[in-house]
Amino acid sequence: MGFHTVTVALHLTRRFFSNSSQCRLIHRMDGISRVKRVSIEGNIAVGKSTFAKLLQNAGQNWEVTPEPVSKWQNVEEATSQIVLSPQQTTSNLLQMMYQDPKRWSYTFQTFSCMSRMRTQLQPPPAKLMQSRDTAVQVYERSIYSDRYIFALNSFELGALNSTEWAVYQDWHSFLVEQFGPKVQLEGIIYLRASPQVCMERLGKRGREEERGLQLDYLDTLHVQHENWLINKSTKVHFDHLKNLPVLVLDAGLEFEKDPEVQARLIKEVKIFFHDL
Ligand SMILES: Nc1ncnc2c1ncn2[C@@H]1O[C@H](COP(=O)(O)OP(=O)(O)OP(=O)(O)O)[C@@H](O)[C@H]1O
Ligand SMILES: Nc1nc(=O)c2ncn([C@H]3C[C@H](O)[C@@H](CO)O3)c2[nH]1
Repeated sequence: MGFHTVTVALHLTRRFFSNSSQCRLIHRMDGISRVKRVSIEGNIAVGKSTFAKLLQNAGQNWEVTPEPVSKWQNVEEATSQIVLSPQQTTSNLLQMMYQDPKRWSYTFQTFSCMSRMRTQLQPPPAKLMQSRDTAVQVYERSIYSDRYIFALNSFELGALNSTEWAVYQDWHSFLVEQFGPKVQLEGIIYLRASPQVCMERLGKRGREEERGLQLDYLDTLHVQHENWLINKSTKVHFDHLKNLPVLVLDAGLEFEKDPEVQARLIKEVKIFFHDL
């Protein structure tokens, strides 16, 4: 059967199979589904971006998409097609959320989740689709950490009230179910380090918006990561998340300038990707 015949067959089959498990079967047969999707998760400043760059340089068949922080720091530019004049001010939603969490957390979570949803819905680059080896699309965080780490934490800390939390969960579940396999992951890399280490790195990085962040906040986020990815005690609402493979890496190691540690980590990642 030629390529064209396969494409036509897939197209026709898609028209007849509309429920999500049938769709997943069909989706797995085309080019997109051969590309594995993995998110890097971890506490603030644990080193996700640093590790992501390491991955990007290590694997020809790996593509890393960074977290869209600059969009959150500059809402108007991220959402409009026109270039703003120098007189027009822009909103830094990240800063607004940290300065007044009760007022801005719900707005922040809608915007962060929407930007992550867009990222996860983008088709993989052609080089990954054409790859013969294990091709992997890596995301820095995901629509799942948006909910099961940050939004949940904000609710537990009182920054989201119960109405906002209920509304967030309702549209989050609806969208994940509607998009189905298109937003599913095949694995997670959890960069794990103590909140104290993250606090030191956060200070070293010196991002303006995070100046007021306290160790207590990183402690709460650490517990959320541990509950979701290690203890598995967080209640998740999507079947595919329940048995998702998780690679736990010791991010407390000073890998940034140590090629030996880097090589060891990359080797672990390669095995993990291969087995997905
Ligand atoms: N393994 C490491 N050892 C020592 N320093 C590190 C390590 N990884 C990252 N750093 C440093 O820690 C700081 C934070 O790293 P990075 O920006 O990669 O964190 P992040 O997890 O992406 O942060 P965020 O949660 O805000 O997205 C940076 O200054 C970086 O140089
Ligand atoms: N409240 C909240 N919800 C999120 O979904 C979320 N995702 C990231 N962040 C914060 C952490 C870093 O300061 C900075 C960059 O990761 O943005 C978030 N904060």
